[in-house]
Amino acid sequence: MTVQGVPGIPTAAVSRLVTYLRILEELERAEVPTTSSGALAERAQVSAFQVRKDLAYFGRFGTRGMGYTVSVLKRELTRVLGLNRSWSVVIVGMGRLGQAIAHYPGASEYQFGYVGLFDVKAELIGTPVDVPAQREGVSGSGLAASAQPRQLNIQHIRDLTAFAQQQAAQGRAIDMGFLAVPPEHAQAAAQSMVEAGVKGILNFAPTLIQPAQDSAGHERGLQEISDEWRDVMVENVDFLVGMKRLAFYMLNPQLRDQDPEEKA
Ligand SMILES: NC(=O)c1ccc[n+]([C@@H]2O[C@H](COP(=O)([O-])OP(=O)(O)OC[C@H]3O[C@@H](n4cnc5c(N)ncnc54)[C@H](O)[C@@H]3O)[C@@H](O)[C@H]2O)c1
Repeated sequence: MTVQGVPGIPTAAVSRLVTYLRILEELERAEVPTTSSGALAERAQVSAFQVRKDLAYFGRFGTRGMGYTVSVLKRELTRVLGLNRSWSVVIVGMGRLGQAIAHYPGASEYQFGYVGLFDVKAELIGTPVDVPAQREGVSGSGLAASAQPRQLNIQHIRDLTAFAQQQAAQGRAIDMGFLAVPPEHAQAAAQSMVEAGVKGILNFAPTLIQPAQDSAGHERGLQEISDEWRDVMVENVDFLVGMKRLAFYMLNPQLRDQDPEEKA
């Protein structure tokens, strides 16, 4: 599979960039000034060739024989991954997972800021939830100091479109939504997000999102749907996939493959 819009870049390479960035952050914290493809490879458990190949998709970052300056490569990967800008995020589904995500401070380290929380349960609507502050601006040396933590009141999903319009009018259009509803409601909730103009959905529900119905469950004309869903990106996240893969490889260690690209 390749990255949409940029032919020839495997999505696995993008996942590895995220790993390289995490390693660079660790190196920076340890005040290590320079690194090499070999050192990055060892920590990322891939080959040095793989590291060089992944980085080469996005530009020339190092000096031959000299390796990489940690702060420069970190800054460049942050930019390539789009983490040097702020992203406005809504969470749809404020049950166990939605609440856990909302409280987790990790996302805000990269300027993913929660702007709205949505659910359908009457007892949840209006409930205040503490969310981490969104960090503003990334300097060459790292992230600027964060603002104070904030509280958001959970809103009803039917108010998402009006909320999105309000946000857009203030120049803070909603960029992405985290979908944490039961699988049987995921399609309708995703449709509500798309109707509100959300262009990126991180889907935690163990079901495939298919653009086929409106949020009230009515079948719709193909044209109407394809217009709304044009440019919508859906990423599926499922830790159970990881558990099942782990179980399989623990039972069949000899079948653990090398990444075919790595051999290339
Ligand atoms: N990807 C993962 O690794 C992972 C991990 C845990 C759970 N999950 C999945 O995440 C989802 C949520 O799990 P949970 O344990 O938090 O469930 P939960 O039942 O505790 O919470 C789900 C919430 O979604 C709300 N909801 C239902 N329909 C809605 C709609 N149309 N719009 C807005 N909100 C709506 C419910 O009122 C409820 O508050 C499930 O699909 C679960 O399978 C995924």
